Amino acid sequence: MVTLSEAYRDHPLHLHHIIPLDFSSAGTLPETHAWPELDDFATNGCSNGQKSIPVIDLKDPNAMEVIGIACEKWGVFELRNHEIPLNLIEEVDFQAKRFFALPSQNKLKALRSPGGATGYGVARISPFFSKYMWHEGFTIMGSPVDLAKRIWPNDYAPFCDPMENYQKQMKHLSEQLKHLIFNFLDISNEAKNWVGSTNSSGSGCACTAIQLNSYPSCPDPNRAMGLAPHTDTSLFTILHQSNTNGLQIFKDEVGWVPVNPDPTALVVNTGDILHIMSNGRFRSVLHRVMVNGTRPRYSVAYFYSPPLNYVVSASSNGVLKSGELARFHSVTVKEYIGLKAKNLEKALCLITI
Ligand SMILES: O=C(O)CCC(=O)C(=O)O
Ligand SMILES: [Fe+2]
Repeated sequence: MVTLSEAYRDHPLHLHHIIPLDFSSAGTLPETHAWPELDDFATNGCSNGQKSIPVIDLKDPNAMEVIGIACEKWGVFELRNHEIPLNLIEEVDFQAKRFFALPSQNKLKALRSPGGATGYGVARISPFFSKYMWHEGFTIMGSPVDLAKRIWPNDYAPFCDPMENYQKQMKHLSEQLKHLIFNFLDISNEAKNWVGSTNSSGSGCACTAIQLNSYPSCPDPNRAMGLAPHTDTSLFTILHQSNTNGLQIFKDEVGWVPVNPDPTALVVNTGDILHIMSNGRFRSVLHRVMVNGTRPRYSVAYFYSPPLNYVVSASSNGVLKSGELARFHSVTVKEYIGLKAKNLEKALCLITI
């Protein structure tokens, strides 16, 4: 099976694009982390009119329709009644905070390797920006045991068990959402099951990852950036944000819109692979994270994508209406991840027909 680590192995990073700042000892904002010319909304934090993202109840009998419309108009929605146990979400949050609270030299024991995909490090988008972000992350794919053992050699289960359980629950929820979204788009059953993505028989397993994000409180928040504007590579992302503001999405003709946290809800956003599979109808949503001067912020992102050797293509999945042409060249998930790792937001343009 092709693994995500393989997809990243061809794009190794320099260590200065992996090792986060030791935020606990940073009394002032270093120039390396000071962003010039942040827009007014970033620095004043004012709310942009009354705009807020759609809120959807997964048990709504019209869930398919309202989710489809939300993806098309916003690329993001808040999901309620998602059935992920709140005590599991709280435990994952607690374990994430416990990890990020460790002294820097302990966290570095789980540092992501230059060609690796998992472990502790700065955001993968970091090399595309001249300034560093006020952020540290921890990426998990499958079992986190090997990484966690480096930090807690004899006591890794309290960290690993909830992370593994969360991945199982998120996978189940993602499959439900995939069915609703693909039904809305009239995408075929073959595509729903990623048929064609395995070497032998049957269909391959989705490619998934958890990203724990930490944005420490910042000595000069008006000049710092938590996570620079980006789109996710995934089909879609399911995000849990604890109770601190900071996430914003970009909406055409409106500008940056805050996504206010509700710790009992989840936020779902569209990614590039859904953009390609829907032939541009569900555009991947641009988003960013701002930091603040008093409270650290934490979030847990779950990225859900087709198997790495799945061919992403609008021409063969039933999405095109009669006479409509595919707007993107077909690519495997692995190829697209490679394009994104090398070109960031230009990746979609590079496969545009
Ligand atoms: O922290 C957040 O709210 C967003 C995180 C995010 O965009 C990401 O991990 O890709
Ligand atoms: Fe993101």
